[in-house]
Amino acid sequence: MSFLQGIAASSGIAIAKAYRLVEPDLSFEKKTIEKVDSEVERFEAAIAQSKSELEMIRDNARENLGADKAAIFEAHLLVLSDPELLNPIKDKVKSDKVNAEFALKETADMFVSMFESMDNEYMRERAADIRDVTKRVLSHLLGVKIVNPSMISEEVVVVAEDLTPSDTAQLNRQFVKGFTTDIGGRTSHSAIMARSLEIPAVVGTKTVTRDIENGDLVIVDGLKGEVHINPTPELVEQYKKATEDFEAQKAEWAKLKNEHTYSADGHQVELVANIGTPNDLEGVMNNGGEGVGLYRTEFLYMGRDELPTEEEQFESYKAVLEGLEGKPVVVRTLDIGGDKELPYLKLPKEMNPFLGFRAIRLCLEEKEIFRTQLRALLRASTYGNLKIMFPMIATLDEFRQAKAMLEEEKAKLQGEGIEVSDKIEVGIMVEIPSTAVLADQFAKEVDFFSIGTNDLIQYTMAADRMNERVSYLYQPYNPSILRLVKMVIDAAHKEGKWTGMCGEMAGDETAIPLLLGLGLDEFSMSATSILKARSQIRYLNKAEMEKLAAEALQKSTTEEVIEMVTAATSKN
Ligand SMILES: C=C(OP(=O)(O)O)C(=O)O
Ligand SMILES: [Mg+2]
Repeated sequence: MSFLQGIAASSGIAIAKAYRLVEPDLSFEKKTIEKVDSEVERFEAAIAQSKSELEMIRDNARENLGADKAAIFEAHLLVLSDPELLNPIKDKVKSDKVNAEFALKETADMFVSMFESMDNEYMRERAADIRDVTKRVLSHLLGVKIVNPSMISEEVVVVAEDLTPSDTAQLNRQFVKGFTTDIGGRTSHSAIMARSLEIPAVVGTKTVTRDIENGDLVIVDGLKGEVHINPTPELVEQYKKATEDFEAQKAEWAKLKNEHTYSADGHQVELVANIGTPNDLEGVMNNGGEGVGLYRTEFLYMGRDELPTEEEQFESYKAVLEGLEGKPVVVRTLDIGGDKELPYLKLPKEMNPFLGFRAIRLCLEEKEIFRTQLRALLRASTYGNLKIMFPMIATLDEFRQAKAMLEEEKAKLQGEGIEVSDKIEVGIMVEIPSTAVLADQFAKEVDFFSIGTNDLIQYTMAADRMNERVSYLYQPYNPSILRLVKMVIDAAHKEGKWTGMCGEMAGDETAIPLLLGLGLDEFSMSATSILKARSQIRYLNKAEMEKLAAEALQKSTTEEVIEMVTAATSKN
């Protein structure tokens, strides 16, 4: 038995066999082949195996994830039937007397670079398909297994170096009981998605892929951030008991599902949810969300081959607005970049993607992408209580440009006789220090702020939110962060505006007393954190928390703040 300490990314406990989701080794050597006909047969067999595997994956994806997610595998199947690709490979084996692996790779690489250099979106997408399919056929030639998260069909704990948001989206909750990774932090997007899928997760263990073999029994303790490998039967029993206790605790919290959120001395705040797709609505309702404080629309654009159309977006926004039945829904416009990539946009690789061409910066330049989203949002606005929020705003000019484009699209739609709500509030994420510092100026022009601490902390501390080696610098309770939060809340209140927080800090047990004391109006968090937070706030006295927060602002280190909050709140 062994043990690893990582970062608790999604609460709950999972006990199951390990399933390693790791990149396969597809290296090979060039060989001279005498029996070319049997080499061609070996190649054809690998194509046939790849086809039947892809058909299975496609059917599975169609059933569990929907037709749009399955379409990509359809495209892969087409590539596998294309004589223009297959014939040159077979010819090469015969004429050059080389092994099928070599002929495949050489020919595929030639097509990939040809298609990639074309000024044609469709052909560039085909290049990506060929690259994927080549990997699959190679794996069959080499007898190496390629794993696919959507194919998991028994109860497992997934073990991976990292999981991309689209890998995470393919995990089936029924079978994936938990996951654990080498890298990542609490605010990496795979961790955020794990929380919305309610899959217990421990990330940033550094070595889990080295320490766990397929089939090992694993305990993922998403409450403490611990991973136990091949535990003793006694430890398994202890964990089964802890799981029962956790379930009992959740049942207790569930009693607050239909309540509003008041502090012990009667101050009301709003507890709302962060969502990524309309599928998350059920979780918001089941967990007593009073609305949506952050709809991360970029997930609509991910895990597919091309941009979603205005109509597709309209349907998603409408579904969320209708599903929330008049409760507020803050929709954030496209925030692509950082760890959220869109391969089909073919953006150049950057040295510092978190500081690069992303979010509103991209939208203000790729105007058609942005305008399409704005139109879809405006058209959906009559179906509920919509608020629009722009991400990664660094300057007032960016906000003004984005708002002007919104106004232009609104006027155009109205000119076409399409109804648009006239009550849409327009706000910004405050996640860049320049904006927090200048919040008093922004507050004159925006309708609301939502503090994005996931990024605000990484930019203030200059510590990558994805990098577990600098995670000690990722300090939500650092007095510098608390002072920025205070500046933003005070600036908004001075102008009669409200401030929310949609970074993970808003649902953090140690941060909540301080945020209540600082006067935060809206707390937006993973849906699964809402009931616990509501239960906590009911025992907190706002007037006392104001004093606590004032004291925290005068501290000099994170540790001092944590100590003070723990001492003050442990009597509750
Ligand atoms: C909520 C935030 O946005 P995201 O996590 O999507 O960057 C944030 O930065 O705090
Ligand atoms: Mg952000």
